[in-house]
Amino acid sequence: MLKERLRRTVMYAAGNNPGLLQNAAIYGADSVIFDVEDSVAVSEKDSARELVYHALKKLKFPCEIGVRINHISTPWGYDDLEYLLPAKPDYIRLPKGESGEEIKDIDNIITKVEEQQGFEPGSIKIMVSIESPKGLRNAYEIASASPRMIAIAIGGEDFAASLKTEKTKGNIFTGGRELFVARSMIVFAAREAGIQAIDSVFSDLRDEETLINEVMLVKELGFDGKSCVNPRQIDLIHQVFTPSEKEIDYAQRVLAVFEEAQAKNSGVIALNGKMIDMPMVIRAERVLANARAAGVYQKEGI
Ligand SMILES: CC(C)(COP(=O)(O)OP(=O)(O)OC[C@H]1O[C@@H](n2cnc3c(N)ncnc32)[C@H](O)[C@@H]1OP(=O)(O)O)[C@@H](O)C(=O)NCCC(=O)NCCSC(=O)C[C@@](O)(CC(=O)O)C(=O)O
Ligand SMILES: [Mg+2]
Repeated sequence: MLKERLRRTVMYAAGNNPGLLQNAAIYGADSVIFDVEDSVAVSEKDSARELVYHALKKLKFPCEIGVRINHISTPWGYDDLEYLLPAKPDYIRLPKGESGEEIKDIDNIITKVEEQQGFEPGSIKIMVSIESPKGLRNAYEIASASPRMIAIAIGGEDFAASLKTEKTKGNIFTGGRELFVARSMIVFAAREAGIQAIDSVFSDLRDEETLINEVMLVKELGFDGKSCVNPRQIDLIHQVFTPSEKEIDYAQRVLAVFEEAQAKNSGVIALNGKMIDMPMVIRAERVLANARAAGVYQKEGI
């Protein structure tokens, strides 16, 4: 069984657009974020907050729904929490996270609201976007600041802006070099804290080929999923993060030969001329758990 919920795609919907809020969850994303931060103009912050509150209270959704609040250092952050937590989002996405203290502060506020509202303690989770060098330096502190933490993400556009460069497109050879170190460090912090790592959005909706290359790169780096901005990006991202038939077949064979080896009291065996030992077994188990969670593999055990 996969310990965490599958989050191959985490799709944003602007909080001031009622049509997007109503439909965002029907396109098959694993997770959806109603945004009251950067997709909402300052003049619309109050009305977006109200729309998101009513959407959460009145609509039923087929996937988990998070809310991206404004940072708590802005004039709107604490009001976002006070107004939106009673509508019980599945999680709060804090943008531009920079320290563990911020997460502890938010955790305490959530705890009080859960008590007041009679929600199950610990049921509202936290996901944090790292969007600056300071946030990156404190990535592990942030990732481990609360048992509510489910994932850290990179906000690539803001991160590149804070480096005084731009987010380029493509893989490590053709672009995307400016985020390479930050992406890896975010995966390291997430893994050390035992939570998920989510990559940034890809803004060019027409360029499907480069999107797929970018998803292949971040999957290789260890990310569990990717933020996105448009329904037509969902299947392309899922295609890369969902184990293929070939990967499933190989994982099954790895587990089968390893079982054989263990029956012979050995911790190592060859499959098609390649050594198979414990790290390959762990990877194979993860491939099958992901495949089961994605609904493309039903068998329990091997
Ligand atoms: C980009 C565009 C305007 C294009 O619109 P278009 O209308 O041209 O798109 P079309 O494809 O024509 O739409 C076809 C049909 O799908 C519907 N539809 C489209 N998008 C939908 C959606 N998201 N949810 C539900 N429904 C959707 C649409 O309503 C239509 O429905 P219908 O009319 O019924 O046919 C639109 O997608 C959109 O607004 N995206 C969300 C933008 C957003 O939230 N940005 C903030 C988060 S990033 C950020 O902040 C950076 C970051 O912080 C990130 C990090 O932290 O990772 C960092 O620093 O990097
Ligand atoms: Mg951002």
